Amino acid sequence: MSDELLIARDVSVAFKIAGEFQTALHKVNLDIHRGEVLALVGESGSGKSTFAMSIMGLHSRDQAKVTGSITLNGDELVGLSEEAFDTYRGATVGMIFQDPLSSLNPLMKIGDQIGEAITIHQSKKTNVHEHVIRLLDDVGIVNPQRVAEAYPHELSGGMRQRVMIAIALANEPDLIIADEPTTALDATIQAQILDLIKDIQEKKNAGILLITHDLGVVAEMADTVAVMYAGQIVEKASAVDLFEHPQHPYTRSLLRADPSDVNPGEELYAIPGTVPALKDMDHSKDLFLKRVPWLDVATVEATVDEELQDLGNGHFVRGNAWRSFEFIDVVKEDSIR
Ligand SMILES: Nc1ncnc2c1ncn2[C@@H]1O[C@H](COP(=O)(O)OP(=O)(O)OP(=O)(O)O)[C@@H](O)[C@H]1O
Ligand code: NI
Repeated sequence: MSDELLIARDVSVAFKIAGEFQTALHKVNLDIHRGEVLALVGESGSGKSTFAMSIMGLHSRDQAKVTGSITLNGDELVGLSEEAFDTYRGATVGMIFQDPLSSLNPLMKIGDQIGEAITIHQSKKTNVHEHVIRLLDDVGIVNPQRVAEAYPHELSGGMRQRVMIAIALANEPDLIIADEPTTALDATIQAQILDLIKDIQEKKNAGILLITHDLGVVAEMADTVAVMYAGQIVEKASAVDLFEHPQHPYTRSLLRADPSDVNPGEELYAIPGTVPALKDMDHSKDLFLKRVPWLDVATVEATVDEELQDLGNGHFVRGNAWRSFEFIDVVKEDSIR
C-alpha cells in the first residue's frame, strides 16, 4: 500500500541482564499508515516502550540487541548508527512522553528549547522565532509570546505537555510516537491533549503510535489496536472489531479489567497473576494461558503457532491452543469461579 509509513517485521529486542541477553520483545510485526492512529496496549512490562524505543534508536548499543527490520518511508532503521539516528529522530519522528518535565531543560526558556528543536534539523535559520510562536499557537497556547519567555517550572502540567507536542511537531514529522502522553494529567486536561493529538493527526496526516493503558483513550483515538503480552503481539484489529469481537483470552481479560467500564458497586475484574519475568518467557508457549483460570492449563500445554492467524478483515490473533476449548466469556466466568 502506498500510504504505508512504518513497517516492522520480526522485531525482537533482547536486553543484557547479569551478563546474559534476555528477550523482551519477540518477533513483532506491525504496520502504521499515514493518517492512522495505532494504539499499542498491554499491561506494564509487556514491551510497549521497548518497541517504541527501537523505532527511535534509543536502546543502548551494548546493553540491547535489536533484530528484524523496521522501515520508515522505506528506510531501514535497524542497525543505524547513533549519528544517523540523531538526525532522523525529531525530523521524521516526533516523540511525546508521559513526563514532560523530565524531557524539558529546566534552565532554558521554552521558546529557546523549541527553537533548538527546529534549528537542529533545518538549515535555514531565518525566522526561528516566528516558527516557534506559530508552533505554540498550533498547540493551543493562548499567549505564545509570553510562554516562549517562560521556564518549564512556570507552566502547568498540561501546558508543559503542549510544549512537548510543539517540540515533537517542530519539523513536521511523518510519525508521532506518544508513550502514555496523558497519564500524568487530570481528566479534563487529558481530554484537551488528546483532542490536540487527534487534530494534528488529521491536519498533518501523520501516523501515530499511541501507547496507553487506558482503553477509554484507545476507543476515542485509535483506528487500529495491537495488544501486546509478554513481548508479543497477541491480537490486532480495527478498534471497532477489537472492542466488539475480542478473540484472545488476554484481550478479553484486558477489556474485562477496564476500570472505566465498571458500574458503581460492581467489583472490577483483576487479571490474576503477573506478566512473566523475561527469563521465564518461552515464546513457543502461549504465555498467557497460566493466567486464564477458567481454562484447564494442564490440557492446553500445546505449543502455539509463531504466526498470527488471519481472521479476515484485518483481524489477527495469535495461538490456536485455547481455541479448541469452549471459551467461557470472561464476564460470565466470574459467577462460575
Ligand atoms: N534497559 C533495559 N534493561 C533491562 N530490561 C529492560 C530494559 N528496558 C526494559 N526492560 C524490560 O523489558 C520488559 C518490557 O519493558 P517495557 O518498558 O517495554 O514495558 P511497557 O509495556 O512499556 O510497560 P509500562 O506500561 O510499565 O511502561 C520489562 O520486563 C522491563 O523490565
Ligand atoms: Ni512503557
